[in-house]
Amino acid sequence: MSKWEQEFKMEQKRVHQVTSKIDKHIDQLEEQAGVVKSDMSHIRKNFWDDVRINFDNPDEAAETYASIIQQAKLLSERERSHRHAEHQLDILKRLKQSPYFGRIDFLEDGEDEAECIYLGIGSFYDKENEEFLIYDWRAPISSLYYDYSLGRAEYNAPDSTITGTMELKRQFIIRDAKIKSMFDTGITIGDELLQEVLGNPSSSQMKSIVATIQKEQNQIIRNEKSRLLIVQGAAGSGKTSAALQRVAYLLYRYRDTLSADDIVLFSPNPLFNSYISTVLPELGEENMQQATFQEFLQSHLSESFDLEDPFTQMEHVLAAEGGADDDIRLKGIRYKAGLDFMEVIEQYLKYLGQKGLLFKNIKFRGEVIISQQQIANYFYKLDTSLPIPNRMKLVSERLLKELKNLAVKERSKPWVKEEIQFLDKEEYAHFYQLLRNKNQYTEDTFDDFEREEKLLSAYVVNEHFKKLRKQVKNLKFIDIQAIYRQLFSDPELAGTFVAKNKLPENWPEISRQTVSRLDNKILTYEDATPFLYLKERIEGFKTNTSVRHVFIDEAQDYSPFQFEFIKRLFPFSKMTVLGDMNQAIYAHAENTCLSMLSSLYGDEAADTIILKRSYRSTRPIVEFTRHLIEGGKDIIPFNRAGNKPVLNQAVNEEDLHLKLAGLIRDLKAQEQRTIAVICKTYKECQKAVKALQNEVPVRLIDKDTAAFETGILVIPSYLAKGVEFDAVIIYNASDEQYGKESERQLFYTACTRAMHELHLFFVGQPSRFISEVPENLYIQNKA
Ligand SMILES: Nc1ncnc2c1ncn2[C@@H]1O[C@H](COP(=O)(O)OP(=O)(O)OP(=O)(O)O)[C@@H](O)[C@H]1O
Repeated sequence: MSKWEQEFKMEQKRVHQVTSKIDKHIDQLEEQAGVVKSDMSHIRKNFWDDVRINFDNPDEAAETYASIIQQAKLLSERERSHRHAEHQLDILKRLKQSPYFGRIDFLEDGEDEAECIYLGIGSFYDKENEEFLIYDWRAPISSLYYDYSLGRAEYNAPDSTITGTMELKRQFIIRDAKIKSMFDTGITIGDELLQEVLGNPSSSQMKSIVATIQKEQNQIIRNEKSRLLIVQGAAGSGKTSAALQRVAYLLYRYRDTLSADDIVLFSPNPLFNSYISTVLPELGEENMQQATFQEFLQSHLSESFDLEDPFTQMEHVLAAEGGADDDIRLKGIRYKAGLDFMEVIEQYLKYLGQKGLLFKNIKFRGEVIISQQQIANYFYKLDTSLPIPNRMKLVSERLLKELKNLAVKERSKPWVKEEIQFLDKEEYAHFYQLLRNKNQYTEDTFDDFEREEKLLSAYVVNEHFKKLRKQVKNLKFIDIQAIYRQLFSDPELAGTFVAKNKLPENWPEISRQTVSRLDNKILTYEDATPFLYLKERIEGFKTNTSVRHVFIDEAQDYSPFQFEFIKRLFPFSKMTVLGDMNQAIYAHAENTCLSMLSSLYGDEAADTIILKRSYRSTRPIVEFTRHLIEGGKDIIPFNRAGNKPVLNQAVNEEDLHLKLAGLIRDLKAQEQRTIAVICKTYKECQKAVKALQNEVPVRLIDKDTAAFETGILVIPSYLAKGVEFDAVIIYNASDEQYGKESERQLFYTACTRAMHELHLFFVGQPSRFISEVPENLYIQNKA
C-alpha cells in the first residue's frame, strides 16, 4: 500500500469515527429536543390551569399577573431551547453527510506538536475527549486555511496574533460519510477541487463556496474594519458568493449581538433573490432581509403614482428609435441620476425654506376649513432657522389645535343632528353604555336629554374629524407632488438658486417632459428616487436604525443619487458594495463610478478590493468575453478547459430558428441542464418563444418570474444579471441589435452568463464588438 493510500485509509477511518460520534450526538439531542417539545406542549395545554387567577383585590391581581408572567417566561425559555436544539440538529445532520472539507496541520511557535484542524460548515466538540473534531470554517484559526500555503503562517485570535508553521493543507470531498476525493494542496486552495466544483452543471440555486474560498475573497468575507467595503470584480469573480459567505461570517462572528434581521441585501431582481436564497440555509444560517430597490420605492410611492420599474425604463431605452423625445428622455435619465441634480434638490430645499412650499386645502364635507394659504402662512411665520421637518411638525400641531376648535363649532350644525338620528342601534347602545360608565346620567331626565345630545354631537363630529386628524398627523397637507412638479413647471426657477452649470443643456425640454408625465400621474424610474428624497427631506427622513449591515449587489446599476439615499436611510449601518462597471447596463450608469463611492463616508472609512479572476466560465469563454470590453485583458480566467464560443450566421429569421432549435436539441443531448436563450429585450424574447415553442420546450422568463427552474429558458438580457447557465445562446448578436456603444456592456453581461458553452447567432452583420475579438478565439459557422 502506498503512503498516499495509507493516508487515505487513515482519513476514511477518521471520517467514520467522527460521523459515528455525530450520530450518537444526534440521538442524544433528538431525545432532549423531544423532552423539551413535550414540556412545551404540556405548558401550552395547561397554561391556564397552572396560573392562579384571582382579581378580587389589587394584591391578588398583582399576584395573578406575576404568575402569568412566570408561566409565559417558562414557555418562552422552553421554546428558545427547542429552537436552539433544532438548529443544532440541523447542522449535525449536515455534518453527518459531509463532516469537513479541509484539514490543516499547524505547528504553533513554542509548541512541540502540530495540531490537526479539520474544517466544516459548523463546529463539533467531543465532550469525552475535550477536543474539537471539526472547527467552524469561520473560527479564527480556520482563516489559515484560506490565507496561507505551506510554511510560515499566522492568524488573529481574539487577544493576539498566533504565529507558526503550516505543515499540511488537505482538501476533501466527502459525501454520505465517504471520501470521494482527497487532495494535498500547495499554493492556492486546491485547483483540483475548484476544477471539480466549477465543472459541475448549473443548478437553479446558487451554492455555497466555503470549501474553496480564495484568498482575496476571504479578505472580503472577514473584513471587519471598513465602514464601506467596495468590491470591484470581473464577471463571475465571486462577488455575490463572497457577499453571502460574508453574511454567514458576520452572523457567526457577532452571534450574540447580530441577527439575520439586522442585515439587508439589495439585489437586482426577484429572480435573483430566489436564486441565492438557499446559500445561507445550506450553511446553517437564516437568510438576511432581501429587497430590490424597486420594492423599496414601491412601498413608499405606489399609492400616489403609477410607478415605472427599472425594467420598463430599460425596455423603453433599448427600443428607442433615436427621435428627439427619446433623446431628451435619455438625457433626463442620466442627469437625474447624478449628484448635480441632488445639488439642485438641496438648493431647492433651501429655497423652499424661505418660500414656495405648496400645501393642500383641508376640506370637510366639501368645504375648505383650513386653506392652503393659511397653512403656508403658519409655516412661513415660524423661525426660518429651524429645519423644514421641524417646522412641519409645529404646523401639524397647530393644525391639530385648529381642528379641535373647528370641531367644536361644527357640533351645532344641522347635519350633526340629522346624523344622530341615523346612528345605528349598535352605535347608540355603545354610546349609551359609555355615558353610563362615566356616570353621566342623572335623575333629571330632561337634563339627560340635553346632555345626551351634546355628547352625541361631539361624538359624531369627532368620528368625522378622526380621518382629518390622521391626515394632518401624517403631514398629508403638504402637496409634495406639486412641489416636485414646480421644480420643472417653471424651467427658469432652478436657475435662480443653482449655478447654471449644474443644469443640463436641455433642462427646459427635460422639464417639459417631466411635467407632462407627472400630470398623467406617471412617476418614471429616474424621477422616483429624487421625488422620494425631496419628500423625505421635507417630511423628515424616516431612517432605519436597527440595520447594521447593508449589502448592495450589482452596485453599478445604482445611481449616485440612490447611494446617497441608501446611506441616509441606514445611518448606523456598514455597507458592502459589490459591482462591475463593465456590466453597467442602465442608461444612468454613465454617472456611476464605484471608486467615487469611497467619498460617501469619507475616504478613510472605505476600502476597495479588486477581484480579477473569473471562475464562472471556462477559459475559452473568458478569453472571448474579455475582448468585448475595455480593460478586459486584466481579467484572469480560471484554468478550466472547454469548447471555444461559436458564432453562427443565419441567412434569415427562418434559418435562424431552424438552426437554433437544432442547437438546443444538441445541447440537451449533451446533458446541459440549463440552456438560456438570451435576447436583448422582452419583445425579442416573445418573438423567439413564438418561433421556438413548437420545436423545443421553452419557458419565457419575465420580470415577474419568481423562481428559476432548470430547462430551456428564454430571458431578456437585463434579467439574466447575476445568474448563470450551463449554456448561453445569444439569440441575435447582429450589429443591428448590439451596435451602439451604450449596448456594449449589455452584450458583455449576456455573454458572461455562460458556464460551459457559449453560442452566438446573427443575421446580416455580426455585432461590431465581436469583430474586436481575435478570430482564433472562436469558431465561425458561415450560413
Ligand atoms: N472560490 C470559489 N469556489 C468555487 N466556486 C466559486 C468561487 N468563487 C466563485 N465561484 C463560482 O463562480 C460563479 C460566479 O460567482 P458569482 O456569481 O458569485 O460571481 P459574481 O462576481 O457575482 O458574478 P457576476 O458579476 O457576473 O454576476 C458561481 O458559480 C460561483 O459558485
